[in-house]
Amino acid sequence: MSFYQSPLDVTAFDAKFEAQKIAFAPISFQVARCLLKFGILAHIDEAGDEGRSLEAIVERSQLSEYACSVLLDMGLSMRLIWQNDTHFILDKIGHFLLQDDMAKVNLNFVHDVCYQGLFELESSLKEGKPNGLKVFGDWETIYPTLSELPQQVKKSWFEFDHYYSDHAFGQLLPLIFKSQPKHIVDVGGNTGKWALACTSYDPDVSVTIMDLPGQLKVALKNAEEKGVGNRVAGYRCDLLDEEQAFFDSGDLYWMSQFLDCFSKTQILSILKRTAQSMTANSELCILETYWDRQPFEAGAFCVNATSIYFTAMANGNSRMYHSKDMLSLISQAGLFVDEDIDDIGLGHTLLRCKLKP
Ligand SMILES: C[S@@+](CC[C@H](N)C(=O)[O-])C[C@H]1O[C@@H](n2cnc3c(N)ncnc32)[C@H](O)[C@@H]1O
Repeated sequence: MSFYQSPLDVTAFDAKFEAQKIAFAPISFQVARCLLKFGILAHIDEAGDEGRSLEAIVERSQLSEYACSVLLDMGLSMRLIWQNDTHFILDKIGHFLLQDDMAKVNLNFVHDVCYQGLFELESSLKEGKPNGLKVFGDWETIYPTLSELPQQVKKSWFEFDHYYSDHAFGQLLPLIFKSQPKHIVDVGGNTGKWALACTSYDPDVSVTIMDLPGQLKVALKNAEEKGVGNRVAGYRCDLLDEEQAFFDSGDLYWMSQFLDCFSKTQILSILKRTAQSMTANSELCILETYWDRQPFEAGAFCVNATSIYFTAMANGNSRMYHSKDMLSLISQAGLFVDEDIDDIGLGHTLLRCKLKP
């Protein structure tokens, strides 16, 4: 990790400006979202180097001159756009906000899932509960009720989740099928995307998805629709309940973006139960984004920000981990890491684990 190891090299003058950016960050966020939402950045982009006048922007956006001008002025201050006499021209940051898929997915996730609830971060931190989740319902954690979230919230949640795992799948399939698994157990398999990727990659493999009932219903419907209902099975479970039996005849256990949904104590319990279900020939593959394993500082920023979603919205006690924490839990559960591969997809790490001899 080449970042966070020394003080930031910045003048006091610039640091003071950065502090103001933080103080006004929610305002900047909403302004950027509205500039996108009302099509203003796209309209400016279409004009290229010539740019657009305020009048043209008002006419197209159907907002008042007042509304457009406050957004544009703040857009200048955020360096999304620049001004050439009377015309506004898209600047580089505005370009990426407009064109970069990752920025779009992250922004929608923060707005739809996190924004309102984040007001409760302070109490969530004190109580260890996702108090922000109250904006959607009176639930203890987000997971059992994922499928009941309001439509737009659900859409942004799934797009965020899938964006990161989807980018990793292509690279992962040959790695995973190297060991020729016949039966994969996808723990926390969600809507079945990985199960479907596996069944289309290998015509002989079967997959059992372990998940909560709401997610399993969607996953099994998706498998039926793709014509692989006979090779994708569901195993209903709440992995927080240690009394519930763990699925035990898989030769490859798969946990993708799953263990970050739990506290360290809960992870240890899940890993121990997984280990008890494994044989000397089976393996456990853990795919996660660790903030210390990100190739770039931008990745660590996004991963650490995502931890705060877990604190205020998801369950109040989980997070994106430092890889050392996960390695220690794996060892405590009686497993060892046979292969440790970084830079998969968008900053994922794959840990292939086996039972300690
Ligand atoms: C962040 S999603 C990961 C989805 C998928 N594996 C991927 O890589 O995109 C976490 C999954 O874990 C499941 N999950 C969370 N808590 C659970 C629990 N207590 N028991 C079983 N599954 C749980 C959720 O329902 C969800 O499908």
